[in-house]
Amino acid sequence: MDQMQKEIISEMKTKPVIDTKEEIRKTIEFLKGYLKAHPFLKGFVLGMSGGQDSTLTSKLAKMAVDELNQEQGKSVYQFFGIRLPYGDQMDESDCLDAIEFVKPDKVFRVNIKDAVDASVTSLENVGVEVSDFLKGNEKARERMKVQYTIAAAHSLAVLGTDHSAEAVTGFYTKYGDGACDLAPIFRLNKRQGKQLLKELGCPEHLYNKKPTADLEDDKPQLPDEEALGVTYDQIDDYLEGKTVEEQAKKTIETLYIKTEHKRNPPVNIFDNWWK
Ligand SMILES: NC(=O)c1ccc[n+]([C@@H]2O[C@H](COP(=O)([O-])OP(=O)(O)OC[C@H]3O[C@@H](n4cnc5c(N)ncnc54)[C@H](O)[C@@H]3O)[C@@H](O)[C@H]2O)c1
Ligand SMILES: Nc1ncnc2c1ncn2[C@@H]1O[C@H](COP(=O)(O)O)[C@@H](O)[C@H]1O
Ligand SMILES: O=P(O)(O)OP(=O)(O)O
Ligand SMILES: [Mg+2]
Repeated sequence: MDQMQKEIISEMKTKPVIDTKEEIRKTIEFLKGYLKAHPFLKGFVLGMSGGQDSTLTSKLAKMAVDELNQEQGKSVYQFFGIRLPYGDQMDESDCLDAIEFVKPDKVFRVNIKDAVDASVTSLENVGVEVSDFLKGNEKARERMKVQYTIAAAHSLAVLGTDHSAEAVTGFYTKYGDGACDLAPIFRLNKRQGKQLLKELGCPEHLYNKKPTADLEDDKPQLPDEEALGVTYDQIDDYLEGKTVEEQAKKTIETLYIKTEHKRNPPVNIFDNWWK
């Protein structure tokens, strides 16, 4: 392994092998500890897409609030799962299965279509051309806005689903799905996330599903791996310190460098990382 791969792995905090039960426990304790340290907060909110990452993060959040309520002998804490389709959701049944598996304390369904379309129209009215790709990022940002408003209305913290296979490639919309208060599954790669879901008894079709950001109207359900030009197996191997094909290594490292700005707070004059 060369120095660059070592440094990236160290930043992404990925372990080559995990103890699945220990990682589940660690995440739950982290979420409980955060709520206990911040009495203003009464739980968590997260957009549930029916995909692997939000199903895992939601399940762990629900387990955390349930444990806290049980320990304190009262129902103080809640997990809210938010459905955020743009119009109709093609994988509607997966989303319903994820909700059935997690059993959030509350489920809201907010259709983001009107808000996104209105925003695109406002921009186009002043001559800004909004490509289908840019509209995709508008969807991700609208979803985040909805979650923050619900969080503020109910004293909840917004969870994020960023994990290390996504973080390393910067495969998220800056201040869209990349924005959150806590990122409980950061450190895990994609296959380790699957391992946790399996251990938690998740229906297999949810964790074996093809990952998709599903942001583009013109390319519905576009697999992440097609958009990225590298497979999750290759990214996971890279993060576990294994040797991957030269082309895959180059793609991962190019994406890593290009998206460094997303993994840092807004740049100010005291920052040097970009030089
Ligand atoms: N939009 C979609 O339809 C869609 C679909 C599938 C996947 N994705 C993924 O979502 C992600 C979002 O796309 P994106 O990364 O183009 O948009 P983004 O909005 O997340 O990031 C781009 C923005 O970051 C800022 N920026 C860029 N380089 C910078 C730098 N060096 N320093 C500081 N700021 C900088 C600029 O404001 C720029 O507009 C991508 O990984 C993409 O592949 C998007
Ligand atoms: N359709 C959706 N409903 C609710 N929440 C969603 C939806 N699509 C995406 N999300 C949220 O965004 C993150 C990131 O999704 P990626 O597939 O990784 O791009 C997802 O975990 C949900 O929290
Ligand atoms: O973030 P999610 O839940 O949509 O998972 P995936 O990235 O696998 O689509
Ligand atoms: Mg998804």
